[in-house]
Amino acid sequence: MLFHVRMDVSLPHDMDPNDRAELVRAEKERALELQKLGVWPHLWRVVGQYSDISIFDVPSNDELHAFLSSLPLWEYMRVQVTPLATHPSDLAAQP
Ligand SMILES: O=C(O)CC1=CCC(=O)O1
Repeated sequence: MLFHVRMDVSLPHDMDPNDRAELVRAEKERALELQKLGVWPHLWRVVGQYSDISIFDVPSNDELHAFLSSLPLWEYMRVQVTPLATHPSDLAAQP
């Protein structure tokens, strides 16, 4: 199942810079891990915002939730999920 996921990150302004750097490092490590597993095939930055837009490819809603909530920045993100279905006019879906 494919999901469009938008993550808006909001870190506290008074967060210790070392704690912030460690969180961002750990987030990147986990993101690369999930990409290598094939469950996170696309990841883009939203221009001008501390936000990203991704495509996740996972078997179920529950597994998507487990992957998203495993992210180190989870408690600092607002996450919007849109489940995707095949469009009948998609060239790739033509017989
Ligand atoms: O920087 C972000 O948008 C949050 C994030 C998601 C994966 C990652 O490495 O950083």
